[in-house]
Amino acid sequence: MSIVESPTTPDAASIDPFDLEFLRDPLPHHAALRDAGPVVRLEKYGVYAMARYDEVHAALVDWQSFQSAAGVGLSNFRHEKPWRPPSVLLEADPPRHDGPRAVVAPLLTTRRLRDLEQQWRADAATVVDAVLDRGEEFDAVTDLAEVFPLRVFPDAVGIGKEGRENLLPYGDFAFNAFGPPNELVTSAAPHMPPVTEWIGRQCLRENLTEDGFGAQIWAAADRGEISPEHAPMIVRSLLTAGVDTTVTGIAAIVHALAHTPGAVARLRRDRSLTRTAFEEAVRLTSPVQTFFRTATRDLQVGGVDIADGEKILMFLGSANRDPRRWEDPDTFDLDRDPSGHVAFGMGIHQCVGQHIARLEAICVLDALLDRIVDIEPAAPEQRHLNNTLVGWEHMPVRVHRG
Ligand code: HEM
Ligand SMILES: CCOc1cccc(C(=O)O)c1
Repeated sequence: MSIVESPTTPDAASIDPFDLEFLRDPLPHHAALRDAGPVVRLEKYGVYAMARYDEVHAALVDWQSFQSAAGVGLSNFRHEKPWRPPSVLLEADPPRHDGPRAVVAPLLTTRRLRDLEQQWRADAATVVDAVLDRGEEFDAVTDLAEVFPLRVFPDAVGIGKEGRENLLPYGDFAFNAFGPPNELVTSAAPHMPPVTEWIGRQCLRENLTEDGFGAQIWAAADRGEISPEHAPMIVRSLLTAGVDTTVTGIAAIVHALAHTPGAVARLRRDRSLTRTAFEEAVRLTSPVQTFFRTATRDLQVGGVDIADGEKILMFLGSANRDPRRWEDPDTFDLDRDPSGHVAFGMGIHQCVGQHIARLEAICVLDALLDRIVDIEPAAPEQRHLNNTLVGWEHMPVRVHRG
């Protein structure tokens, strides 16, 4: 397949990836950025954009040249004060990153999640039954994708029952805060102090149940595997990263099924494809669209000079639809091998919660496949705008129960 390479697509340099029109429909802008070259300097923010798979993948796995400790948002921690204390996972490089990662990763493996799977499958059945009891039309976002993660994940972390309605707005703000102080940030900021205070309280040992991920992180501090002041910060990481993302992950698989005739029937015939279906869904609709890195030395990428300290914006969602890497990239294809997608990142910061995300989505997917023979859009969907995430406010669907 011949890819049109234009030395520079004049309008690519003027693209604003945090403009609301861009966020409403990023795909044409991704194509313009990919076609403009391997690296494009975005004039508005003075940052470098990488929208092709090869360059994004290469930056993700080269943490020595593309660091996270100066922040993975637009703000450069070398010159600016972070809005909250930096994450000891997401916004840390080795060696600071190593201890927290070595503590959290073993807690969230597929083997460790097996204890949760039985309960989560029962919860998914309860949630889907409740939705379908109300009829064959429902909103896949407000009735399902937002309901299931909030039913299972806070309990798995071990936080209190009160105030959980703060989780989605907090995550939404945190992901918006990786972008510039546009209206998505400024409209939410005045409401955040009590929410941020609530999140901080949930991370304290005395407010965590003794059987959740939170308590296990504090126990690692008791064993000297992490410093005590890092324990609440690591719990905060799970609460920040672990809700809004999975809402989109679940909505993305429902969206793919509703827009791909025959997919439900195929999956009902062959349940071994459900994992592939989830991976393909997050390749196609990557919940986390972008993250920044900061150059740790003078670099040259694709013939473009990037000076030490410059910010680089990696377009994960665009990389996952790059025709240079994926055949027919915009199609949800159950016969594709989606491995290698960067929806969860890659390398030392690759999503530590991906098995949680996968398990949540598979539990909901299987509960649906047990009960419906088809699904289709029932009305136009409504996007949710965020500087970093893609998602939906509403996704009306109609199911057929056979
Ligand atoms: C579909 C759902 C999810 C998606 C698409 C997603 C995506 C990502 C991505 C792209 C990264 C890499 C960040 C980077 O390279 O800078 C990441 C890291 C991370 N994710 Fe996820 N995530 C999801 C769910 C979760 C869940 C459920 C949790 C918590 C249980 C979680 C916790 C984290 C944490 C703590 C990091 C930082 C890891 C590190 O820096 O070592 N994520 N995630
Ligand atoms: C999904 C990316 O992972 C994140 C996102 C936001 C915060 C954190 C953290 O480590 O605090 C991690």
